[in-house]
Amino acid sequence: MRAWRDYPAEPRTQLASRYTVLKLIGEGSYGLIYLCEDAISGDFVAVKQARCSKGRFARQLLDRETHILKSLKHTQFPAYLNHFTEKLHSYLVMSYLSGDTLEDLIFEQGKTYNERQCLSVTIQLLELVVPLHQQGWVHLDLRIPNVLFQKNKLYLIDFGLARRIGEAPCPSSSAEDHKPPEEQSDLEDIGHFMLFMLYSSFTPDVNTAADGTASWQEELNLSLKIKHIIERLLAVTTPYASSAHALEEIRASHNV
Ligand SMILES: Nc1ncnc2c1ncn2[C@@H]1O[C@H](COP(=O)(O)OP(=O)(O)OP(=O)(O)O)[C@@H](O)[C@H]1O
Repeated sequence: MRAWRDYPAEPRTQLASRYTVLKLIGEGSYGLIYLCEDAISGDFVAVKQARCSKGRFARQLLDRETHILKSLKHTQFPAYLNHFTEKLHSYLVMSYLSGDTLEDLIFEQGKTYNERQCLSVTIQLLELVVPLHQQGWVHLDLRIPNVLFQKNKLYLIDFGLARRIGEAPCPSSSAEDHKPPEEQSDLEDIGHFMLFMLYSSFTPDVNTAADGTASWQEELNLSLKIKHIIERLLAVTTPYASSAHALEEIRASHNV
C-alpha cells in the first residue's frame, strides 16, 4: 500500500538523525519537499524525497538532481548540502529558498504582469539560464513553479530533468523526459513562461472566441516587439542562435 501512495512525513519527524521536518512545502510529480531544521548547522534546509509511488524513475531524477547541484554553483540556484537514503527513501538536502514561486504569485496571490514587467522577469531568468548553458547544461523544466522570487531576486529550482547539452536520452526516460537536450528547448519554455505571465493580465472580452480556439496572438493585445520575441523563442519565426543571443536582443528591446 505504501508504495502506491506517498504519505508525507509528519512535522517533527527526524530524518537521518539530523533533519527535523517542520512542514511539507512542495508536492511535485516526483518529489515531496520539506522545510527542515538541520541540527548540526542550525539552518533551515529544503529536503526533497523521491516519491516512492513513482519508483525507480523518481530516484533516478533525484540522483541526477543531486549530481547537477553538486557540479553547478550559483548563488541563485539551491546549494547542494547532502544526500542520503533511509528506510528505502532517497533524500536530497539543499539550501532553502524562502519566497514565492511565479505560480504562487499568479494563481494564489493574483499578481499580474504587463509587458514591461514580463520582459524584466524574462531578462532576469535568461541571466540565470545563459551561464547554465555556457557550463554545458540545459534545465528542460523552465516552468512557473520552478522559478522563485525572494526579495525581488529570481532563483531557479528543480534541476531534476536537467541534462548535459547533446547528451543521449537516458534508457529509462519517460514521456515527461522527452525534450531534446539543447538550448532551444529552454528557450521554448521561456516563451511559454512569458505567455503565462502575460495571460495574468488578460480579461476575456466579447471578441474572445468562446470555444477556446483563438491563438495567443489573437487573444493577447501585445505590442509587435514582444510578439516577435515570443515567436522567436517558440521558433514560430527564426529562432535565436543561442540563449546569450536571446538575452542580448531582449535587453536591447527592453531599453528602447
Ligand atoms: N530549495 C528550495 N527552497 C524552497 N522551496 C523549494 C525548494 N525546492 C523546492 N521547493 C518548493 O517545492 C516545490 C516543488 O519542488 P520541485 O519542483 O523541485 O519538485 P518536483 O517533484 O521536481 O516537481 P515538478 O513535478 O514540478 O517537477 C516548488 O515549486 C517549491 O515551492
